[in-house]
Amino acid sequence: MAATTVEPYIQIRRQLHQIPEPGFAEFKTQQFILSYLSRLPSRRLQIQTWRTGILAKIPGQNPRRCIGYRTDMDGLPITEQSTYNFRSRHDGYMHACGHDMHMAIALGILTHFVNHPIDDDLVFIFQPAEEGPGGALPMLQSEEFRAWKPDLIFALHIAPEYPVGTIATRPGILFANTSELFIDLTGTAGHAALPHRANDMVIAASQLAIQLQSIVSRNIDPLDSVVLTIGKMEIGTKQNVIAGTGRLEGTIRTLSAESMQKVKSRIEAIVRGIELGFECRASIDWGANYCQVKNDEKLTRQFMEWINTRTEYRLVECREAMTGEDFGYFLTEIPGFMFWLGADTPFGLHHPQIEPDEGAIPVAIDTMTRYIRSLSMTT
Ligand SMILES: CC(=O)N[C@@H](CCC[C@H](N)C(=O)O)C(=O)O
Repeated sequence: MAATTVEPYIQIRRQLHQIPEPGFAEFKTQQFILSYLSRLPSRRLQIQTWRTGILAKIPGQNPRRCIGYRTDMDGLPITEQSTYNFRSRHDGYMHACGHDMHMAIALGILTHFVNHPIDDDLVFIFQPAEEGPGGALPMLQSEEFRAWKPDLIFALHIAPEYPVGTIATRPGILFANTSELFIDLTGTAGHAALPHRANDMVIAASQLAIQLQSIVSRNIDPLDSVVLTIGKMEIGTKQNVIAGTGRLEGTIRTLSAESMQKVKSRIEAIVRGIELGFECRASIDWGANYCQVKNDEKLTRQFMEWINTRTEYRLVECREAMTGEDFGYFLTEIPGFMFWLGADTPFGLHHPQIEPDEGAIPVAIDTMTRYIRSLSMTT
């Protein structure tokens, strides 16, 4: 793809990078995309909005089916520490998971097909709230989506660990099942010098965090993969006050629904033990749960073969990742796949210094425009 063609999408990515928003609050992002779409030839494009998301359809010239392409839209509650001169203008929020790249790529693919239509219908899905609480499932169930439900669906995610020009995927499970985890503890606050008259939740929460780590090491088959991470603990107000309440926040990742059930029942048992042992009250909230991302075997194999034989890009058949993605819900009803797109940055996803290589944008636009066109030419 010529540099002049790609430049607008790099600029779009930079503009979107400056306005990261939480899930279901992507108001400016939605307006930005709608405003971009309004400048494209309207006779080639139909638009529906769904909450803060957008569905954009390009009717085909002789449609036999509808091909879907999905991007996520939301940012993360992370304070940006990149070296960019186009850093986030929303304090405490950052596109640290590449959704700005994903949206720019989607607009690049969409614009290509508005200008060069194919036989099949195309629907572009701009989905809110991937990081939470999860936009895919309610969007999939919405009337708006049902009206334009595609027959095939594709998506990508940037991958910091691969060089630009790499496409990594696998047939079957690509990403894990996920469940958020919120545990609230309630004891009795008091004076730091009088611990016998209080019930200290710093000690209870610390014990709980440690005991939870025994689940993966002692209750799960070592050949199965499970992650339980506590990413945040909120306890206490001052160094000489005993904390009467505490909150742990985390996430569970498993490669099977059975392991997820097992982990949850072990968490419940350990939390009951903390209640008894520390004479406190506890409540558990499982937050947002995502099903695994399970790529269609046949389509994914064909895509991998196509990358190898028809493009100059490097294909990696990767292992499963314990990341989650609510794109998995679309794949429960529609055959398709997701792939990793090499974006070569030393900082991982969700890191405040992540700076994905924008060279990944033309790679993705080129790959998906050619791949979708090749699909439309086959029966
Ligand atoms: C690709 C990626 O990083 N996805 C997120 C999905 C969030 C899942 C959910 N909110 C949770 O934290 O359990 C991830 O953290 O893997």
